[in-house]
Amino acid sequence: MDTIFALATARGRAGVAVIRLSGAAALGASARLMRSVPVARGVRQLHDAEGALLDEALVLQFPEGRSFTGEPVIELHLHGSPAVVAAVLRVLGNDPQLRAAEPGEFTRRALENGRLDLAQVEGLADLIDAETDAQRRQAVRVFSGALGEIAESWRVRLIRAAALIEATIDFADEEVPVDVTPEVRELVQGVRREMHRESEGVRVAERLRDGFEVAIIGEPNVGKSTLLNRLAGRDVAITSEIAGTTRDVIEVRMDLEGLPVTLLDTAGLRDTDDIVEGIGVSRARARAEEADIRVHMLDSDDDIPQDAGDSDIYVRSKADLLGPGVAAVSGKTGAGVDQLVARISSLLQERVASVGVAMKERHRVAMVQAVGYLTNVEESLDLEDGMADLLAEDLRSAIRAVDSLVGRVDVEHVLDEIFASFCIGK
Ligand SMILES: Nc1nc2c(c(=O)[nH]1)N(C=O)[C@@H](CNc1ccc(C(=O)N[C@@H](CCC(=O)O)C(=O)O)cc1)CN2
Ligand SMILES: Nc1nc2c(ncn2[C@@H]2O[C@H](COP(=O)(O)OP(=O)(O)OP(=O)(O)O)[C@@H](O)[C@H]2O)c(=O)[nH]1
Ligand SMILES: [Mg+2]
Repeated sequence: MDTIFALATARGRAGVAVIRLSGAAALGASARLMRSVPVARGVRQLHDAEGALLDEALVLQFPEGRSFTGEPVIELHLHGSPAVVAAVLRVLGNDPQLRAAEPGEFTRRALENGRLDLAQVEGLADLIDAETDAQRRQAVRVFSGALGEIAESWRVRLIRAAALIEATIDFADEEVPVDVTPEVRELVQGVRREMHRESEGVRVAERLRDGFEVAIIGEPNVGKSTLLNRLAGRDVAITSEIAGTTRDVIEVRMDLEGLPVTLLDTAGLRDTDDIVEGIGVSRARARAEEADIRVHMLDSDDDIPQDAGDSDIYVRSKADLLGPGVAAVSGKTGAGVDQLVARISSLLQERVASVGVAMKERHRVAMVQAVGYLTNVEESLDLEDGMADLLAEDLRSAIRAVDSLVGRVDVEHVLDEIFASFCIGK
């Protein structure tokens, strides 16, 4: 196994920059830099091969089996200037015993050495990418191994069910002492329900990671773009008193009370002979349909629907022109905007509450597969005799699907995809 190195911290000027080395040759390489044997922790002068001073660094040593990767690790905590980092990386690059790490390679080694399971690796990737607080909370829960714990409990129960079934096969010619069907059914049903619930949460979890879409729609000139600008806190969209100003869908990404949200401003909805505006209107309709939430802006003379459901919010526009006491928003003055934001965020929070610890399409697919096998098992249990072999086979398939969640079974084919999204140095 090669010894690898990479800058672990972000590029650019900083107080401190950390370069990590992992592998058998890490200690030797650091000894050459320091011109002394590494200790557990010490401040040392680092030199290049010609003996020129590079920096005075804090050097940490993590022995094999007691490091992030599980391999011997050296961390060089440097003064965080681009020039210091470049000089040290150059010297390390000239060391024939080392090579630069690929994206995610430290984490891949942590996985290979059993320091993390596959779901934790996915959680770690999301944790590093987290921009909002809700994203951080979700990712850190997965990283801490929550999916692994649930998968383990599913596994234990399904193995118990399989053992009960196998016992009836072994005793096929004899009198089976007790009827195992009720216990098997209870185990399988319990696991299937929990899994189903988890898989339902995945779609929302994906939104939590990639952002919810909130579309602002309504007739021309009601003030959609003015509201967007107010919510974004800057002048993103052109506004004017001319109906039909907005034509393209304008997207603004923002952090809405901790939730990642992409706001969409759209063309005013109306029948039009203008070809370009017409294209804008059909785009507006299509995107609004796909959106998680639609904010319908209404004129003072439109009726507000009573039963709005949980994906549609109706608001009257231009509150400042309506006089007091009318529930409305004004992008111009900001009136009612806080209430609108609170309403959007509470609708989204309701959905977020359904998120469990599974969060990837990969998890959903594995759980749906397992649920399929378990449904077969439950159906077969209702039938008479002779099905034990098939039952056991379906249970084993369900267990394999559960194991794939945390990478207990061969998952080589998903690794490249997962690690492709990592940054170098992680
Ligand atoms: N400087 C530094 N900070 C970091 C990391 C790192 O690699 N280096 N991490 C990287 O993601 C995270 C922390 N994760 C880590 C997980 C395990 C070990 C580790 O060496 N564990 C050993 C020894 C622990 C100890 O000495 O107390 C072990 O568990 O046996 C280090 C970091 C965030 N902060
Ligand atoms: N008094 C008042 N005028 C507003 C308010 N919001 C927008 N306006 C005005 O209404 C006109 C239309 O505003 P826009 O934000 O461009 O309306 P829009 O819904 O995006 O219009 P289209 O892009 O054509 O569909 C502009 O002249 C705005 O200044 C408001 O809250 N109060
Ligand atoms: Mg507009």
